[in-house]
Amino acid sequence: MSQQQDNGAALTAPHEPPYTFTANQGYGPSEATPSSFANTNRQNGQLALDADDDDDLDDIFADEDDETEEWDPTATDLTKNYNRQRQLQDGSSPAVPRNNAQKPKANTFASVDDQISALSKHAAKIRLDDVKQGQDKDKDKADRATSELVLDQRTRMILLQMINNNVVSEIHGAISTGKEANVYGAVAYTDAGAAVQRAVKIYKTAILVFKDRERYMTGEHRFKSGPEKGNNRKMVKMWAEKEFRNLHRLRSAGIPCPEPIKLKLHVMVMSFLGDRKGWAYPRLRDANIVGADVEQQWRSLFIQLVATMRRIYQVCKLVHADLSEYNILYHDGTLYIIDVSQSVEHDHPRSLEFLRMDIKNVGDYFRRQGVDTLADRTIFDFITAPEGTIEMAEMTEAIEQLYISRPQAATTEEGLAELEVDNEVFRNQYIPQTLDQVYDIEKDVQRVKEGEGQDLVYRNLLADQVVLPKKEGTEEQDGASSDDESGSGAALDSDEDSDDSGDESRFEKGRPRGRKHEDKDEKKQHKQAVKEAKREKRKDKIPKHLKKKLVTSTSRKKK
Ligand SMILES: Nc1ncnc2c1ncn2[C@@H]1O[C@H](COP(=O)(O)OP(=O)(O)OP(=O)(O)O)[C@@H](O)[C@H]1O
Ligand SMILES: [Mg+2]
Repeated sequence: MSQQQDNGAALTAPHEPPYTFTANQGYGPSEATPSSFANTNRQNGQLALDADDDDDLDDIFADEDDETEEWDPTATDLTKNYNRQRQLQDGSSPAVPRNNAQKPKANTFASVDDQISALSKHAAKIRLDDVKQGQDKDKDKADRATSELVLDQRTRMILLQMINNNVVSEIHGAISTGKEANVYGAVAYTDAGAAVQRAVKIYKTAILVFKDRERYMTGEHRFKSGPEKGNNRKMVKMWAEKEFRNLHRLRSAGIPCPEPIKLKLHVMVMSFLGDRKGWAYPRLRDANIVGADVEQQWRSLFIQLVATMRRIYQVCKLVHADLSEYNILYHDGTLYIIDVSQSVEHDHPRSLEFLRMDIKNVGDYFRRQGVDTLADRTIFDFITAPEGTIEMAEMTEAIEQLYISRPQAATTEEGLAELEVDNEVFRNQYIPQTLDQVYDIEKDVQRVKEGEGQDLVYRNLLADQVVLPKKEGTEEQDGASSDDESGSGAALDSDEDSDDSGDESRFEKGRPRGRKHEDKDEKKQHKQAVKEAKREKRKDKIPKHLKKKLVTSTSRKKK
């Protein structure tokens, strides 16, 4: 920070590093400003590369971020952009075309390049080619190609700066390379010289993946302005920010996950989930669970995960939205939640749909491992019930209670079949998220009054928990057997309020399409009534031929 203050002029210079590097002495203030930069407007640049303050990068790219053109991470347009920015700023070329196809021959004005060369002593510390994780060995070559792609100038600069600031000291091989992001292993050396493993996630700005992402962004209040169509870098930055914030929330709620350490544009540094040698914990999918009680271990993991999901929902107010065996790491009986960039808040119009999808993915996976799982609907109710415990140990107990209180265990063929049917019905059910989406409020109120509120898909989502216990032998939704989970909410909290039966704030939405039939009946009745009225009218009607006669006779008389 002091460097920046001491070196006020350099603070705002967009094209020069505020210091120079001297061997064995480290970084000191710049001695001379290259003449080519001398008349540059320094108001907006804020390119100072300060050891303590690295907020500058956002500003370096701020002008570019306002552009709407697509950005190709493989293109070397950065220099071109900077030349253009510079010309625009010093007024030498007010009408520079936006897409100047001509590539500059040398990086004369490229501040990023300058900064990169200023930090070149760190260059050797970025060794992305070391693909060291066994899991990925089979696709070594492709991975390397991808890791090259992801490291454009911009990213390289961010990494160098992070090294300079000792957020990380070295960046090694790819732990994972994917469609949306690459994750690299890194090491940070503490002052005491100890090595701490870190993970660096670099989001890709390639175009294809954005289509997928939009559905997670649109509609959530944190992204009110909506995704920035056509500006990939801005989008990807938002995406990274989202993951960073979501990880914070998870950590604050005590959920095992990486600790977010540093975020810079599309690069996020987090704590490393793995051993000291830099081997990452396996994904749940690859977890090698052994021992005499393997079955029991799998069952406990399932219960642990359901409880974690409830905690994420109730404490973090989030739905993961991409939860599966691929986004959970396993170590020593603990499940670590990762990849929360697409997680949404409750106010996202599709959050419940995402939750239902997560439950399905998790359930499917554990069933494949031979775990006797609970019905999706039971889990959904458990997660969304606002009353009841959010403490892990107590939640475990509550889940055990759900097993006890279910009508039929999914261990027999019959039980499994029933579970499948119920899951199928549940997965196809329409879930209203807000009262606006409730199809027929009057009818719902009526049903709640009749004590059928327990069947509500969304009975846990409204403010008042005033659903009467379901009556014996009530009609089932869509003809399916769905009475099995009527006690699921109660298992969370035995003294569930159910005295305020007349409250209209509870609306049942058990049969969303049911109203159609009722409408038909009403319409039929209405039609019938209209027909009858018309018939009555017709009785007094003068037949056409008589009417004609009358008209002509009267007109004749007038004559
Ligand atoms: N903090 C971490 N510590 C150790 N390994 C990690 C960490 N974060 C991620 N990984 C590894 O990197 C992989 C990919 O991470 P993540 O799921 O966050 O990326 P992603 O968004 O799914 O990327 P893509 O969708 O492009 O594959 C994970 O499966 C895990 O193996
Ligand atoms: Mg993932």
